[in-house]
Amino acid sequence: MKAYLDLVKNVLDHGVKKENRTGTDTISSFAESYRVDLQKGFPLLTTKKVYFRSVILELLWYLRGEDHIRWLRDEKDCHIWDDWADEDGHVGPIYPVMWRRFPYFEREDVGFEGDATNIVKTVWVKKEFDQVQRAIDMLKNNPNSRRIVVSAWHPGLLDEMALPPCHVMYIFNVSNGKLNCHLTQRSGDIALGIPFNLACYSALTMAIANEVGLEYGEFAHTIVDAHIYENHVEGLKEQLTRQPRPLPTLHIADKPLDDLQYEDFKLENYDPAPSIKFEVAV
Ligand SMILES: Nc1nc(=O)c2c([nH]1)NC[C@@H]1CN(c3ccc(C(=O)N[C@@H](CCC(=O)O)C(=O)O)cc3)CN21
Ligand SMILES: O=c1ccn([C@H]2C[C@H](O)[C@@H](COP(=O)(O)O)O2)c(=O)[nH]1
Repeated sequence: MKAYLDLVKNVLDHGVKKENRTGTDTISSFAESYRVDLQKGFPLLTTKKVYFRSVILELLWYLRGEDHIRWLRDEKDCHIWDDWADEDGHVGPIYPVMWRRFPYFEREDVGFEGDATNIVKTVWVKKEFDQVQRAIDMLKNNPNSRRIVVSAWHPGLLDEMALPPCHVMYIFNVSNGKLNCHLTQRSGDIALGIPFNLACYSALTMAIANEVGLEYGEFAHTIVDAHIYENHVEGLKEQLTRQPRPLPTLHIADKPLDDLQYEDFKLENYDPAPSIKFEVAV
């Protein structure tokens, strides 16, 4: 995938050295962006093996709305989020909760029966909002809307989260009967996180396009702090020497989003170069 290799090159060529909370310095570049056409194949890197199973399980986990990783870690034996969870598997109200159960308050006016003064008291009742379902409903009923936004950023809950959301907001956009998705990411680990994020949101966009009856459009990604950890430079330079191969194809079963399981995602013709081991900075 040329778009990814160009991103790696840009960060290596124009990035600056930065210290950060993990103790492993990065080469970092401000506001990198790229886009891929989902009709030209499924954007899973071919210059190294990307663990497709983990990508899809992470997506299905986001859609479950839970504040723990027990399904991902214990039932599905996928360990990419283990380092951020406590012993019970709790990670706090991160993506799954924000996507499916975004907490908010709704106003309720309570009257007092028999009260001659007719005083009405306002109470604020805690509710949960399913942003993904709202996006699907809007794509069905009002596809030209420019307000089809899902946000994972909740300033009041950041301290409860194992990690403040990196992919903070995505917006769906319909043009010419095609579903596009733009993702804004505040912080992106080019070697480890970005290949997962790119494939995860592409699969999400395709699954939602199926459900709402739209063609596949583009996935576009803006990464505000796009960085390469110093211990990832060699592995990425190795990838730059590798020739991209034809992209695989992804077929997703024609089911409502919430019924999808891993077996419903069929990847065909994926023939990547060998995997490259990158250490994750915690
Ligand atoms: N520094 C850092 N980078 C990230 O990409 C990242 C975080 N932290 N914290 C939260 C999540 C967890 N993510 C992760 C964590 C681990 C892998 C990883 O180890 N990937 C390996 C193997 C995957 C597997 O065995 O399934 C890889 O080769 O891609 C990928 C993404 C992405 N995020
Ligand atoms: O989906 C994800 C999740 C995390 N990352 C990376 C980006 C950073 O390297 C770390 C988070 O550290 P912060 O100090 O909170 O920015 O995780 C990613 O690329 N994709």
